[in-house]
Amino acid sequence: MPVSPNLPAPALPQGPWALFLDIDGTLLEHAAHPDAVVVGDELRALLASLEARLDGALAFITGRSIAAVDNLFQPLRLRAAGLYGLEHRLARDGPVEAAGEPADIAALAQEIEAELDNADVYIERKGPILAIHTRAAPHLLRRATQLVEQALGRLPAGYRVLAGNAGVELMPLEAAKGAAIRRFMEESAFSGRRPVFLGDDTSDENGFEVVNEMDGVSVRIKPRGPTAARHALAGVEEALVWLDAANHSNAEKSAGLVAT
Ligand SMILES: O=P(O)(O)OC[C@H]1O[C@H](O[C@H]2O[C@H](CO)[C@@H](O)[C@H](O)[C@H]2O)[C@H](O)[C@@H](O)[C@@H]1O
Repeated sequence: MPVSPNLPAPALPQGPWALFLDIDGTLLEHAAHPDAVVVGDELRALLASLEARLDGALAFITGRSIAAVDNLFQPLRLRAAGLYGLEHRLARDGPVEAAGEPADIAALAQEIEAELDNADVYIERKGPILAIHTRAAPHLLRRATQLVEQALGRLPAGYRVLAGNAGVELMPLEAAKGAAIRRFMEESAFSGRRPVFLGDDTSDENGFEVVNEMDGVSVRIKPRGPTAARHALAGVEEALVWLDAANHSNAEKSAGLVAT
């Protein structure tokens, strides 16, 4: 069911495919605070089943750290790119690889916290990334954005400000979901498959562009404006229904592309 006259819902994948999943706003409904999201057993079971069906070609591509993701989805543990690709876990039971030494932005976080001085603003410290969440205090989003933009000038070169979902994040330039997807596609579990990426946010746009370049399937959840994605689904519930249908589809087998 198309959510916009311009963006159709994605068809169920044909042939071998690989699945890349954003988390917040795609698999999980947004909550007032990052720790307040709820992962149900049904979602864990769906992801585990998809992972088995795809012979491991499934990875989270998220702005959360991999430690935070493991904590949310435990006992389920999947391949993942965390912190927008600054961290990778390429094999499900493998180590987490982190890029470079994080710049110390703790002092900056303290300053911004003091300046905003509002209990409803949550400053999430993610090592090299700082997220300012204003979901519970939307009137402070503009001020928070000004503060991180001013802070840019005092950080080492190579940082940028990204508007998030009800907040703003300060992050290194190399933090990009598209690069993380490319990295996974070089892995044997993924290579030769068609990438499918579901995301809902500004930070997912770069992932959509890369997936489009690879002739993959880009799906924006609940689009609110222009997007590079070629498909859309109306919300989290619709995304989960689509994933469930893809999990039960026999299109790959009937196309004779996957050994039975
Ligand atoms: O790339 P994602 O998996 O979508 O992660 C993006 C950010 O998600 C989290 O923040 C967002 O979700 C929170 C829970 O719904 C919400 O309270 C917040 O307003 C959203 O911005 C997470 O806390 C961030 O670290 C991620 O970067």
